Amino acid sequence: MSTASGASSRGGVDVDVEAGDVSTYDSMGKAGAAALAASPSTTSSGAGSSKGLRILMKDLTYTVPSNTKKGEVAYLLRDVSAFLEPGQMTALMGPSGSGKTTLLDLLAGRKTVGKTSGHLSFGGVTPTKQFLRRYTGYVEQFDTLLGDLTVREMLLYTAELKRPTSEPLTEKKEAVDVLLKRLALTPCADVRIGDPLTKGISGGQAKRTNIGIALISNPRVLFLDEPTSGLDSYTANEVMKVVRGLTSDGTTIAATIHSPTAATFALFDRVMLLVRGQVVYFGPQGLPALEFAASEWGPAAAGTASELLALHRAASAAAPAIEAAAAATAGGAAAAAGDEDGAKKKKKPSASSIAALAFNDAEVLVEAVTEADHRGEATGLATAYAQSRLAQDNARQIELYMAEGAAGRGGLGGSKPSGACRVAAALGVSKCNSSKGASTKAAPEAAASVADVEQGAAAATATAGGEQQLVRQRTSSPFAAVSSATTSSLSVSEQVAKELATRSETVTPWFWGLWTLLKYRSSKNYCNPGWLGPRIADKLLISLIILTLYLGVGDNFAADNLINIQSSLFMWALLPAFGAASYVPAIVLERRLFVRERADGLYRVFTYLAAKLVEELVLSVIITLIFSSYVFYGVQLRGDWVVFWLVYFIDLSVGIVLAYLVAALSPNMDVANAALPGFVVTLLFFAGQLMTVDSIPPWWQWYSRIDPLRYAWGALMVNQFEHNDVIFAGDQTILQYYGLAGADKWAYIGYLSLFWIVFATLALLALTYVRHQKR
Ligand SMILES: Nc1ncnc2c1ncn2[C@@H]1O[C@H](COP(=O)(O)OP(=O)(O)OP(=O)(O)O)[C@@H](O)[C@H]1O
Repeated sequence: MSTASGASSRGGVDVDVEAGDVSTYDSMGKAGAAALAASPSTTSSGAGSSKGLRILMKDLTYTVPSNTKKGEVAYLLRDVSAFLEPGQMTALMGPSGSGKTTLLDLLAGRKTVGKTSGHLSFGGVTPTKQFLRRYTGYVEQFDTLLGDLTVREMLLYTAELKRPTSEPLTEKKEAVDVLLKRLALTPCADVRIGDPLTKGISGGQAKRTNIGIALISNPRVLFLDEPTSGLDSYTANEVMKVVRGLTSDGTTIAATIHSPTAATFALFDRVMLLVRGQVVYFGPQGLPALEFAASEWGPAAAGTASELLALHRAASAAAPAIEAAAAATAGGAAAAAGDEDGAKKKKKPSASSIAALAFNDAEVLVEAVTEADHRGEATGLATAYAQSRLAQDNARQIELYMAEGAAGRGGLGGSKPSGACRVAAALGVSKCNSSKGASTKAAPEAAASVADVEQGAAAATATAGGEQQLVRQRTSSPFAAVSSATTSSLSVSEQVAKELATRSETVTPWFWGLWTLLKYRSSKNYCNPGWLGPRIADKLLISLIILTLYLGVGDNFAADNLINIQSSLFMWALLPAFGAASYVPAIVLERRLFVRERADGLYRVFTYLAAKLVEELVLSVIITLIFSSYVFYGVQLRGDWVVFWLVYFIDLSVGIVLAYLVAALSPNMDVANAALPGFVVTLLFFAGQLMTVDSIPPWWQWYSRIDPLRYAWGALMVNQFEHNDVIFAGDQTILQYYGLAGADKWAYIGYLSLFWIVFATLALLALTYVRHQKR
């Protein structure tokens, strides 16, 4: 691919993942988890300890007003009970529309509509929205990146906003380098991300950049929505290997995933299968899942599952033979060609990878439940699961964890578990608690099963090498096995407790956020003709028209010239209001990015708005100084140039915040494009120029008073005529005629500034509270 190869030559790294340089990429992958876990830069992140948190769900139900049956509610999730363990990766699977993304959004606190009931806790505590923003990572299905930044800049920008300000920039850069390497993004690190019109990095690289954004703050919990969508199977597997590597430091990971390859699926510890918002299986992935399907689901689905189980066994049995044959063939061919290195390298395929080619249990599980769903058996499967031993074991486990949480040990156990408990936890039977009193009280049935635990512990000790498959067969439930990673994550530190109680939305203070937004985003905008053009071109054009049309008429107070002077001033006041349209896209077209970055806890709404305003106002000061100079002196207007410039500048600033307000209120560009000019036209009628203020009917007088154009044009008129208030109509001077006699131009400038404050405040409120993206 052009971007990748271009990057290779620039970066000096001979790897092109998209082109499939397996060996180099593999070596990165191996270094990966250890590198990030050990990296001082990452461990010094705001997350403090890198341990994850257990997520507990009990009878989690989520409803929204139905859009198919008016007045009714739709159950998008129904009685979902499960636990996501630290150091484990759980796959959320099921047919399309089964509720996977809904569940992920709910866990990540990203639902903006609907009602939720049931229990949800992180580390035994109900998480605050602020905690979810700051300490969890979420990789959205669709990429939301800043097209003007390079991949490296995008990650550094996020690092500057999501890692503590106390961390030096060099350490943040190191963390970015580690991530770039782990995600095999080094070759394209300095390639511009691009947008649909100007192609930059590839889709796979964009997906990995998104994953990097979620990882840069070393989150305790990582949610991924379809992380492999749009990736080829090789890259998908490599990306998921990197994600899997994070479990080594205890990160809790949940990912929705469609049709993973067998190799990718094997990276997961557990699977939650959902159908129509209901759990039909929650347990280990692989053989146990198939065994469960074959024995527990209704006859039709079980039939399919049984066939698949047989296939799985056949594939597993054939794997060593296939591997031997493959190795012999590949090695032989390479040796025959005199390529000894090649002969060695080609002996790489493992039994599991060859077997994976023959059988993909993820696909067949989803296929089985999809077929069952099409036959209308979704509820039957959910009931079968609910009545199964597995579901009861899971329920007991949840009770136990909840009891731990209630006893104040944060849901991960407060003290070190005994050896037997650790083994039991590793086996997933886990009916053991570091505080038996608490667990017995809350979950008597769990305490009653200690014998099972002891049995499991003894079995595990006997295996001494962690041969869990064998051990599982000897424990009470073959389906509740969990990885041993769980055992190391059994305490909630003070740091975690502090994080869970956090009330602050962002890691960095607002002024840091403001500086970072200006540093990375505004600096790029100032060099972007596509951004500068619409902001300068219209003002340049109209100011040149005013200059050339009214050249030298400003000091001619002859009766027949007064109308020219006052109309040139009116156009000067009007220009920024119409030009405001150029500022709408900055808000509307960036909405998805803004929503994502807000949800990620990168900045507050105030910071975002402040950065936008500073960016616009700095440019506005420069261009208004230039344009107002040649117009004022070219037209030879009277009064103070400073007032002429100041009115133009404040007027333009009012136009900008008005545009932001309209953009924040409008669901899309079409609405904004219609609303803004429509509103501006209404201002024309009441500014006092087309119809004098005195002539405006009493029932419209109020509108005249809240018309910013009236004050902008009024200040310009007073500035021009206060010392030359000549007769204009009858015996009335021009200022008397327009109701401006005795008006104070500085007071008018003050009123104009008030509009800026009001519109800016309303824009802030609209950006904060008006949600167009409902999910
Ligand atoms: N207001 C509503 N009324 C009725 N059904 C709704 C409403 N909102 C969402 N749904 C349904 O909720 C389901 C959950 O969607 P969700 O995106 O969570 O599914 P998914 O499993 O992630 O699907 P996919 O794999 O296709 O992304 C969908 O079937 C959708 O049609």
